[in-house]
Amino acid sequence: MKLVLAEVFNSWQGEGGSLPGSAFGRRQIFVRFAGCDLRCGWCDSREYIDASRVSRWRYEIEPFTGRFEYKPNPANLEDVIKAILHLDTGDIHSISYTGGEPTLQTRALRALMEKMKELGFDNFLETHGGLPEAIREVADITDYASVDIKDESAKAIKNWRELVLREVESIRILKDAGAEVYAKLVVTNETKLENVRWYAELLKGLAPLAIQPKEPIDIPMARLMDIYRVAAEVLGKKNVGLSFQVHKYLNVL
Ligand SMILES: C[S@@+](CC[C@H](N)C(=O)[O-])C[C@H]1O[C@@H](n2cnc3c(N)ncnc32)[C@H](O)[C@@H]1O
Ligand SMILES: Nc1nc2[nH]cc(C(=O)O)c2c(=O)[nH]1
Ligand code: SF4
Ligand SMILES: [Mg+2]
Repeated sequence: MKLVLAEVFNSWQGEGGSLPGSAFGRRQIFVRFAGCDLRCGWCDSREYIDASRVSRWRYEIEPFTGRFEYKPNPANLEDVIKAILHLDTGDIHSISYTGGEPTLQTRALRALMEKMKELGFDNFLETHGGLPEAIREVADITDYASVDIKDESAKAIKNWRELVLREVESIRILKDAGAEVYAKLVVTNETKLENVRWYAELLKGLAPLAIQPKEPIDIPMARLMDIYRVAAEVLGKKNVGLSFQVHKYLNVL
């Protein structure tokens, strides 16, 4: 089994804030897949979104050191498992599958998740959720999922409304399969309150919402609170929270 990967490293989860389903502050081994079908204007992993340009993957040689060695893509599943196990510090909450978009490599993702479960790890899926058919293939072995709702201002795709509906469907599939799921909305200075209200209506009774300002932050804090209030009015006070990309402030991976 082959995978097109970007990197494997050991860090703590820097996103998600304090909502149920979030693994914020938990130690994880991150497996970043190469390749994405969306093009968010603010993507911080854009060097990995064209898989054909990711000729090699890197793996941390000692946990949490940021020291890497490289192997050519596509990666062998066995080599990836070896790299992950070498980073097992004994305090790992879960394995984070991110990207790029991990669900684009559905079969390889499933094979890796199955292997990690067999080895006693929980699976944490970080996804744009735009591919519910792919989500269906991995939902039963997903323990936690952070599913993005792509705001209009991300300009991720032409038909943004349809994307949002697919993301909500993915959340439903994951939840029905028993995963702990939260939705994550990256907001910018251009985010419209009417759109926030729409996302919240779609998520009501389904999943809590983490509101994460785009980094570097340019949205005024008062505006962030307006977005928060609108989401809380619809979803309920306990079902909304802020999320900041704390790893970026602390200069860790
Ligand atoms: C790089 S993405 C990979 C997973 C998947 N493709 C997705 O978008 O959910 C991981 C997370 O980082 C967030 N992210 C990426 N760039 C960001 C930025 N500049 N500011 C804030 N969040 C960002 C995404 O919204 C997503 O929640
Ligand atoms: N520390 C840390 N936390 C993260 N949470 C989500 C990440 C991602 O890029 O998916 C990420 C990441 O790259 N590093
Ligand atoms: S979906 Fe994720 S990986 Fe793809 S462009 Fe958007 S933030 Fe980047
Ligand atoms: Mg990141």
